[in-house]
Amino acid sequence: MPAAEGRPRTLYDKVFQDHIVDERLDGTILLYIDRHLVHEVTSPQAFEGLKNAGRKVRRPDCTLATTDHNVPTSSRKSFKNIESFVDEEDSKLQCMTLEENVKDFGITYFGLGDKRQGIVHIIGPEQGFTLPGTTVVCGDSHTSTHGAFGALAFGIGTSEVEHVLATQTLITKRSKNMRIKVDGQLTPGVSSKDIILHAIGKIGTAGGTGAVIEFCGSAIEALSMEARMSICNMSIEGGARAGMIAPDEITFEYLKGRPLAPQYGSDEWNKAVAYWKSLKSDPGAKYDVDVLIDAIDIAPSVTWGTSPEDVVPITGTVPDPETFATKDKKEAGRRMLEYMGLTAGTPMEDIVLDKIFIGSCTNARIEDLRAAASVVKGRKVAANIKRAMIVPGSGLVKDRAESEGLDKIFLDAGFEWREAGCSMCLGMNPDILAPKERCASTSNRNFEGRQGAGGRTHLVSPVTAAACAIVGKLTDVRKIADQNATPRPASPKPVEIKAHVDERAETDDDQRQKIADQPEDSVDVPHTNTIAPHTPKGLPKFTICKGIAAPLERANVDTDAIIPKQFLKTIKRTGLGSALFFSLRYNADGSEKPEFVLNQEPYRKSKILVVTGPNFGCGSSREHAPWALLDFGITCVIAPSYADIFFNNTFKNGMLPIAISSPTDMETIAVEARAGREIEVDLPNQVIKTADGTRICGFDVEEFRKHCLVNGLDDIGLTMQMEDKILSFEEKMTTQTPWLDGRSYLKRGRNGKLAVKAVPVPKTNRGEEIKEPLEW
Ligand SMILES: CC(C)[C@H](C(=O)O)[C@@H](O)C(=O)O
Ligand code: SF4
Repeated sequence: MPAAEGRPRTLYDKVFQDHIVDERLDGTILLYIDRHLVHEVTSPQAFEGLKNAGRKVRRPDCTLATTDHNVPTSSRKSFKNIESFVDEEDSKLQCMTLEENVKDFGITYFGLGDKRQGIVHIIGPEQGFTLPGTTVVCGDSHTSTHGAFGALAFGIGTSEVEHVLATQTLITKRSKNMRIKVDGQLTPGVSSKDIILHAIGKIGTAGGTGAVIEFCGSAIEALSMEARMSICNMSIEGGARAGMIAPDEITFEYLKGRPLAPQYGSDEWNKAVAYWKSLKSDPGAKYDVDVLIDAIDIAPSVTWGTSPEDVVPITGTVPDPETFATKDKKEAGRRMLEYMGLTAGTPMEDIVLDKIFIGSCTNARIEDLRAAASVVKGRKVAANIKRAMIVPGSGLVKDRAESEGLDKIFLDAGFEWREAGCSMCLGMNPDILAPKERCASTSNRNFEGRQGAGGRTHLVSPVTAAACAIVGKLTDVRKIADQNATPRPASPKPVEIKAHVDERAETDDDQRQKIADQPEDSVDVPHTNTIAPHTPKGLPKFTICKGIAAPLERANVDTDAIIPKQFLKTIKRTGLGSALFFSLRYNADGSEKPEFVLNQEPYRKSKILVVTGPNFGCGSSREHAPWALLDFGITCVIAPSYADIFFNNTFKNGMLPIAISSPTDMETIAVEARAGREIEVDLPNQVIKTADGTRICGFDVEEFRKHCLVNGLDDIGLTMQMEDKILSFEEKMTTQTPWLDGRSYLKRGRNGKLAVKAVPVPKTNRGEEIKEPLEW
């Protein structure tokens, strides 16, 4: 896996190696984190943990926060503060909690009154916060986006957010190297979104598990930074830990003049560029997995099912599950068609749509809006489309688009022109689909219920979404737009950073909002705020777990299915058990589905979950998934394989995920579970037994993780004991890569004020004084 000293190294090997603070014999690594992005959904419990333990944020200067998932995208003309602006109580509480935390911990924050607010993965690159060769994390799976700069960027769970806030490091291990090489020239109408959809269709949603994917080849090199970001963004949908692209002149050009990048032309800039130029894979570097794609084979692509791997060319038809390879796949395919309301053999272009969503961290940048506008210009949204929304990725993207007149093009055509946020990508705010509504969406996930309970999502590129809006059906953009809709290689000039503004664009979409149907996800959200808070005392020890094991006969179970978005609004870690597997477990009227395993005896008391299909816990990084399992009473999961972030998150909560690669062993365990018999998981001896003590099989677990579980250890406390090593790493960093110290940005004095003043902490955690106020 890792390249030994002196051997040719990949881009990933280089960036990873440069950030190692400490390495244990079992391969556990303490990795330094250069950049930490924070949003309101996955941070409250982390800050609460810090407060309970009396810990500080180690590097407020390397941390940037915004609010994006919960925020309404309606007009902000009369915006005064979050409290009066956000109606929904849980969303309001989550946003206000973030505002409180950024003040308490001195973190720079772009709130709704600031044009720099936007989707966390849009604002990082936009500000130059994301830089080549850095390690970037966020409590969000699409952190992979930032890999487009040659950064090692990946999503983490909330416990890891707390770990990074407290120590600026992360406990991790090396990933495998995977390469996806796309050579040749894209044909007209094909954009970077189609490249990544095509690639995921080829490798599958678990294809990148345990690996970091390097995207390369002439087709990738020709892309703009924004197009590259769309590709890396969706690496997580291919199961990868991260996606990376080697930085080049296009990258450097994009970074020039960005407020948080080293100042263009300065010594620091020149030094940084010299380093960035070394960030490419050495000739002869070895990859564990190699995938080759010819650009000519990529058509405008679209998903037909409920997993991002269910991809066909727009000219294709809905596949027939009866032709799928295995019994499980046939069954899953039938279920998907039923959910999607589709019949095998239907031409994709015959599928009639209800809504269009152009937005999300995948496709809400200025080039995406320009490309969509070029298709829409002079045309009208089809009469059958109930709602067509454009949601810019940030306030600055919105401003820029307005200065180019794009808003007018969209409004004239009948689109809504909204304010920045995640919006209908996952519908934590009021923008959602009603049951059975069908949407062409430029977002990244088509899971069941993703855009609203019962909603049906087809993932497409911005130009395809625009064409779909005009025709009212899934449409081949090449039929209605004669120009080459591929985003151009040239990156836009850096957006102008303006001072704090409260007044928003003039577009009055309030009226539109009234007439547009705004269904609610009808759920009874468990009240979680009365339950005891998480304390830093450590975790319950995990030694032997004996109990009923519930069989779950599914593959690719995503964390949206384990715990849907409406339950992510809690600011606590507890109380989610009743919402576990919500839509699989309950009917729309709240009654139980008797056929679901956890609604049956003896499985209501299960302590172990036995999942027969691979890739359990894929998709979002939400730690709410293990919290929900734990709250239900499940402390151990046994499955053939897991998605990386979910796997990490379980350990952080004192749970044990066991991967069983032998199908025979897996089946023996499943037989016990189906029979409703108890099984025993013995962690110290690493063995699984039947109720009467007969050995079924052994299992692997990393030494350090086992040690923490068996002893109930709080790994933040352990890491803090490595203070000397962290400090000397930081000293080296300040000397060798001074542009990574956030403090040096502050010294240069930035324009623009913070909407929420995050200035009361005059010292970094290292005890160094910050003389200038936190204004970039
Ligand atoms: C809320 C967050 C945990 C989640 C993620 O990690 O991806 C969200 O952004 C999503 O897209 O589902
Ligand atoms: S995937 Fe959607 S919800 Fe998640 S960060 Fe991106 S825009 Fe937001």
